[in-house]
Amino acid sequence: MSETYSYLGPSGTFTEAALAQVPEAEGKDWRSVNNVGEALDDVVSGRSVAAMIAIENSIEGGVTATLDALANIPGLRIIGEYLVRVQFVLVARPGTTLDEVRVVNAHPVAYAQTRKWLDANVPTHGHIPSTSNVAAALALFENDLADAAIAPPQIVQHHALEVLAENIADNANAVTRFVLVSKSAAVPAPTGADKTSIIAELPEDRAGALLELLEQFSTRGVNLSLLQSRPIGDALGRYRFVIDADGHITDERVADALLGVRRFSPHILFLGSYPRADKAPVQYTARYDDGVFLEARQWLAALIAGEPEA
Ligand SMILES: O=C(O)C(=O)C[C@]1(C(=O)O)C=C[C@@H](O)C=C1
Repeated sequence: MSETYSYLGPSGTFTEAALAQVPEAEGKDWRSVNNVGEALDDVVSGRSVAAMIAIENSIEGGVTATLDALANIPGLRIIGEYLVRVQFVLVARPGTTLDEVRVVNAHPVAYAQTRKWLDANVPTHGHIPSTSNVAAALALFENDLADAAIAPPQIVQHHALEVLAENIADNANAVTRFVLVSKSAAVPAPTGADKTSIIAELPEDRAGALLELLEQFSTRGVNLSLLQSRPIGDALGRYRFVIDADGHITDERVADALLGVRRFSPHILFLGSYPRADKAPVQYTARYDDGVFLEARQWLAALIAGEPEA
């Protein structure tokens, strides 16, 4: 059986563009799904070897459906990170003019990224959420509930739609970050430009608990690139934290920080260590180098063995 990769479809989504960056997926079966849960379920059930899912947008922030699914579905690993520049156009059935637009189909994350433009140019619009950017546009052919859709610019190359407005994103440089997720597997070897993702809960509701969580990283010289709280869901005011740390789990400072979180947090989930999309080498101060940790451990072993101190 050929290997299958799941992605949010239909064909033409930014998620598909992210999957196109994965050399291992080239020439394999690509399965278009309707939501993140379905994509991850494909991985859990073994229907697909991996799924590409959006995790963060530079304007809208964390994709909550993804962060919550990763927290709640056991046995998954992030094995890669990919960036896609996102741009949007407003499209409609041929013949529609902008002043006729009352209702807009849009994926919620795309909608959030184009709100300023919509508020300025279609101030009284209503919004129908879609499962993806391409699905938003294709729904215009299936029913007339909406007059226009927010879609990727390439949509008009494949479908008979008219562009009513270009570059409608609130930030022309918006980027969405995607991750490739597989079943739990051994972590790939470090590249020197890696990221480690975890989700951790705080021990109890007390002053300084979050600070203590963050100290696990700061005292080992580990920089964080993402800290996002998500409600655990069982009671008001209870949160878990999604954390991206610079470095690889086999880096001594990262491993030591994770051990610290493990001792402190009632629930820690390791999501993976994987190469950063921007390939930027991890920066850290020399005193947190692997060699310094190893030397300290050797010193301890020597003390225990009764060797005289150098
Ligand atoms: O991949 C697509 O095109 C999508 O519709 C999904 C998605 C997302 O899930 O965040 C991806 C990127 C954009 O920022 C908006 C929507």
